[in-house]
Amino acid sequence: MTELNSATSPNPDTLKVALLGCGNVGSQVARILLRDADSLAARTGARLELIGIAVRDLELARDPAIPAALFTDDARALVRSADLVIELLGGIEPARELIRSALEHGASVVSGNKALLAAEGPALYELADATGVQLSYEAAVAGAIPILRPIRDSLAGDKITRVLGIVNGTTNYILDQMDSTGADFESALAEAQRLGYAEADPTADVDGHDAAAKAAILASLSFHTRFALENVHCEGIRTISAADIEAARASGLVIKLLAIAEKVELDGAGQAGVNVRVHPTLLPREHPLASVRGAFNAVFVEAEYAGELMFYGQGAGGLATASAVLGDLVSAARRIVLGGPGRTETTKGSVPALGIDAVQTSYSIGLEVADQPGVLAKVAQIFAAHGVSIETMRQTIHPAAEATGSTARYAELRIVTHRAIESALAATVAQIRDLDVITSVTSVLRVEGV
Ligand SMILES: NC(=O)c1ccc[n+]([C@@H]2O[C@H](COP(=O)([O-])OP(=O)(O)OC[C@H]3O[C@@H](n4cnc5c(N)ncnc54)[C@H](O)[C@@H]3O)[C@@H](O)[C@H]2O)c1
Ligand SMILES: N[C@@H](CCO)C(=O)O
Ligand code: NA
Repeated sequence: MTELNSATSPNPDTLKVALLGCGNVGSQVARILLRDADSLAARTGARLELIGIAVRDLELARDPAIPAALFTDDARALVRSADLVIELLGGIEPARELIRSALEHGASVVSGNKALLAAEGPALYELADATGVQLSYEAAVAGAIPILRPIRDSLAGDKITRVLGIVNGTTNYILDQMDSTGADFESALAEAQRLGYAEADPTADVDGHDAAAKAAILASLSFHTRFALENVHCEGIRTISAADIEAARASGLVIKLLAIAEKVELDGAGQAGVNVRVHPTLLPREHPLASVRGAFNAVFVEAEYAGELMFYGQGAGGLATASAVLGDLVSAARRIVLGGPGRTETTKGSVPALGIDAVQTSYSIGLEVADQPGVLAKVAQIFAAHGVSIETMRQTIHPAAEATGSTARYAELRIVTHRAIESALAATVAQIRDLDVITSVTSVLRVEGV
């Protein structure tokens, strides 16, 4: 291994590629780099020579299609010899330290590590800018789907106003199973784990943290300002019941876990901010995102000039995600071949991050109430007091719940509001909870896309 980067010489014939990690995605990237070397060279203008693959355990049996001589357990030395470094380790350390080392040595970096980029992205982009190299991460959001490059490059002359994304395959699979087969949450999750979509510990998927990391990245590129993970309001799907799914279906809606980044106009002053959030969302069944089934991902973008755009495909899977990694690699390599500095991130704006209280949305509220005169009037009064207008209200009367010894009939109410400020909607629900005639608030879901 030589210490000099070939990228420092003009018009290099060969660029040295270091691969960090040989798991689901890394092993597929290695196979493609070896198998498609000629066609990749033709597209790049230089050969992409895989000089080594950093792994943790050299003794482990590996894919026979990958020459054993490529494996090393010295990731640091490998990084120092490369023109291009592909980080597919996952986690924060040593991924951060190795990426920093690569950027400091003048190597461009491709990563699929959304957790690291959402947490540490700004510092890493600055380092890449300072050393004039590229840091690309298309695989980090919605796997194989080309979404970051279209937002950053193709829409550079437009103004994005809203991004709605299904960016976590596991939760989309669970919600889709609950909707299409009537499965409950636990059995749908078990099936997602059996099929290998969910993480061994599926908390990051189910509680929305994986989608939140992707939302922060999407928002930063869409609104040219760096949004951190702590700017993302995050709710997962654990509380979604079979009854919620059924009620949604009865109203022509479907529940999806959405990552949303949207421009919010602030009243009066003519100023705008951006809200970034992840939560289960009711969508009309005719909305383009409603038809995204199974573990697929899709990102719906609204831009001032382009109008509505939809990007759809596989958000996970080793081979599919490798496609995004290779795309970034060839792009970074071409830039080296052509010369010139790396692409500067355009996320240095200063649009304020707004909390969820400022957004306009509508609520679908499920209530169990006593079946007695005056209940609806009391509920309606609270909506009116908060300036929240009711769009629809459905009532189902249930017989007395004999199992609990109760003799009183009770009613189930489903109320959908018109769009209103979140803070007013939340205050309405809080006050309704305290009403003596309310047995329980069974669900509160936001409705979008109407
Ligand atoms: N799998 C997907 O569908 C998918 C989709 C999009 C993004 N990603 C991202 O791509 C990255 C890789 O994902 P994956 O599914 O291939 O994960 P993986 O767990 O299958 O592979 C990671 C590999 O890195 C190795 N590793 C970890 N620390 C190491 C170290 N210090 N030195 C050497 N090797 C080390 C592990 O042993 C493992 O083999 C992650 O950041 C993930 O979030 C994955
Ligand atoms: N666990 C993630 C993998 C892709 O980032 C998902 O389910 O979408
Ligand atoms: Na992508």
